[in-house]
Amino acid sequence: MISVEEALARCFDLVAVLPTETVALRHAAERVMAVPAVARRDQPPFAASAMDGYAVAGDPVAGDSFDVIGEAGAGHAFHGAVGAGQAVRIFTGAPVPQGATRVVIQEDVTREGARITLKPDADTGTHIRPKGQDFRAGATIAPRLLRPNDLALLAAMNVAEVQVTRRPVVAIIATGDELVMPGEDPAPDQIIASNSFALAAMVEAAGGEARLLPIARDTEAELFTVLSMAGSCDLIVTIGGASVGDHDLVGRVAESMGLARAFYKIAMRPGKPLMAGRLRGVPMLGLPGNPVSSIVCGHLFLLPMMRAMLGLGAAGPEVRQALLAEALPANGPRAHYMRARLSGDRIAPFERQDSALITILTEADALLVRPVSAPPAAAGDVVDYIAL
Ligand SMILES: Nc1nc2c(c(=O)[nH]1)N[C@H]1C(S)=C(S)[C@@H](COP(=O)(O)OP(=O)(O)OC[C@H]3O[C@@H](n4cnc5c(N)ncnc54)[C@H](O)[C@@H]3O)O[C@H]1N2
Ligand code: MOO
Repeated sequence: MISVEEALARCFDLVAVLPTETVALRHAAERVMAVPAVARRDQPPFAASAMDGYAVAGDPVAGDSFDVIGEAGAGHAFHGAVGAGQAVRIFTGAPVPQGATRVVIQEDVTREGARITLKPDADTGTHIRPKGQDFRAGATIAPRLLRPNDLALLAAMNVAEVQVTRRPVVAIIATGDELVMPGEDPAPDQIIASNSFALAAMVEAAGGEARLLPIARDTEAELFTVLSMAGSCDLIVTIGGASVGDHDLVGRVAESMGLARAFYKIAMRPGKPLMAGRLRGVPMLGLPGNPVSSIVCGHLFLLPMMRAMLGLGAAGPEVRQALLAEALPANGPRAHYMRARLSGDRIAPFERQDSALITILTEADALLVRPVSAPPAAAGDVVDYIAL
């Protein structure tokens, strides 16, 4: 059995950054921008008024009067210059007319007809946003996962289309004679396929496209057929049939189809029978069937592989620290990812850790990580965890 770290490194070796595609800015949210975007203009493209008031020249003082000679609005420049003793009525966002050095806010003047007079104690700020104060033409935004604020910046830069990494298409294949889909009528010895729904949602939340393929029954022929349907995907994820039982056929069938195995079995709990490799050119991750095992392996391996394919780098899940709420015994030869709950800076593992308990998983907000052969831990000890 190899370590979790070694297994993850081999998973990263199986994947490569996907090619890019061009999308309209409107559809770029949560996509990974693959190449730097370049500002096509200054922002603001002109010195702009930050307030509603009057643009004046020089350094006026209380009691000074000006003739209002015109108006500048947002989108409507005043085409002329402001000289001594002159003012231009101006509104927020309007270009500051030539010659003006300051915008006096309208609250600070009295106006009679076309003449304004500066009140005592007027605000002395210029209320002018210099040209290019936000960014200059040619400024670049580095590749990143695009959040809503990034879209505003790209739009302001007049970037209408973005080059993003293609979404990884992930085939999800549940296997087993015992499985039926939610809403179907299970026989007494059957259960409902559940893991696939969590994994598909995880794939989609991470920026991929999940394809739920038909459940493969426990025959070599059916597994062959369903695995063959996944040939055009970027990643094949199977669920179940990974262990040592007579009906655990995934590895055998995949190998008969030419699977180049990267590893099988890791020192991890839950998730020991995890398998990975390359099947006819497509990276493949064989998850154990137990619901918690498959979903935990989804967090530890599937999502990092997807992030690597999206160009977000080859890194495992972020590991954080908390204080153990209660003592724990020594750990055995497999790293234990315990379902746990955080409360302030404390973390408490659930008492029941059976990898079939979906209810506990839904109550957990963290995986408490107990390393291989960790000695007993006391309440208050610092431990690692992965947020769920
Ligand atoms: N003799 C041994 N038996 C087992 C070992 C072992 O080392 N020696 N390992 C155990 C561990 S650990 C795990 S994990 C499981 C993994 O087995 P498989 O990957 O072969 O999974 P299955 O046997 O197909 O299923 C296990 C369990 O999960 C249920 N299942 C499967 N798929 C789904 C699904 N899509 N949705 C919901 N539930 C699913 C299935 O019905 C079984 O109950 O093996 C242990 N055995
Ligand atoms: O390793 Mo299995 O995934 O513990 O239940």
